[in-house]
Amino acid sequence: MRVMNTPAVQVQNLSLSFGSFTAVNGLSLTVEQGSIHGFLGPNGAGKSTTIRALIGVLKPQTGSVAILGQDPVAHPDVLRRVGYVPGDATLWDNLTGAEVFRALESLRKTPSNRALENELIDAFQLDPSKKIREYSTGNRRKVSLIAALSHEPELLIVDEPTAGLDPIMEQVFVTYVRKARTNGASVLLSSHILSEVEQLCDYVTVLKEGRAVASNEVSYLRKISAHRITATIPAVPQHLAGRGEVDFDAGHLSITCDASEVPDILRIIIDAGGQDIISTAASLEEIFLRHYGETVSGSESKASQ
Ligand SMILES: Nc1ncnc2c1ncn2[C@@H]1O[C@H](COP(=O)(O)OP(=O)(O)OP(=O)(O)O)[C@@H](O)[C@H]1O
Repeated sequence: MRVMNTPAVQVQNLSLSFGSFTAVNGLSLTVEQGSIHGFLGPNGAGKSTTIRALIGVLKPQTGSVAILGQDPVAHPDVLRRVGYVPGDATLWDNLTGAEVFRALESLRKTPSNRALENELIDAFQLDPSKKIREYSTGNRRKVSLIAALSHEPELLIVDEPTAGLDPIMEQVFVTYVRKARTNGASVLLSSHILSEVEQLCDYVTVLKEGRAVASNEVSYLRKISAHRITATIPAVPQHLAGRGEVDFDAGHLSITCDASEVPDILRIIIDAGGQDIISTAASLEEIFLRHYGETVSGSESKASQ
């Protein structure tokens, strides 16, 4: 039964260590019911470790974890209401896709919506009669996604869901996550893909070295989006000298700037004889970390509590 106003995910002061190495260090995170929350961070930041605590595989060493209002270690039954897509799904090689759906359904003890399952199989263009070992990485991912979505979970936890999917299949994923949310599901989505997070998420938390270093509404991303411009050039152009976020080394110039500054800076570089000019949108983590620095501070930021 769903208790209104209970967060879908509530992590409080969570720490998890492996030997002397602390992978998650005092993390707090709240995913409100009905929201899609992006979980970002550089490799090794502790996202998957946190997610493993959410599904009850790791027990918090300090702090607490609750999903749908319950401790997943003390009350593992709550996991029947959760759809989980691991980053590194290991499925049974000798089973077909269709057999994996039935096996997971029986392990979970929650019936799948077969009509939705078939709709997802069609939408993801998966041949369920093939054995897992015959599938490509992307097709194995589709099996995990279909299995997680088709029992209509109240909470969907997805770790790098579209890794290995082509852009069309990525859009299928986006469509069905939106539908799940429209039907009341909450979602925690670990992703490195800016477009995916921008399209789907209401809120984003950035993790670094096991801590939440930034947390804010995704609409805020658009205001602070950053670009990186690189070029080969004999010297730093006079108009750019003295500004922050300019690196120059042996003729290679690198500048991080606001998206609105890109045209002016490109003109300055071209006028100064720059070549091999490349302008790219900074990654989400770079955007957030650039904006917030290493810690969450200032009135605009809202650290997850
Ligand atoms: N079972 C384990 N034993 C020892 N160290 C571990 C274990 N699991 C994770 N770690 C370490 O904890 C840190 C966080 O790993 P985690 O997989 O949570 O990062 P992540 O944010 O999901 O990274 P990525 O984006 O690369 O998937 C890493 O340094 C990793 O090597």
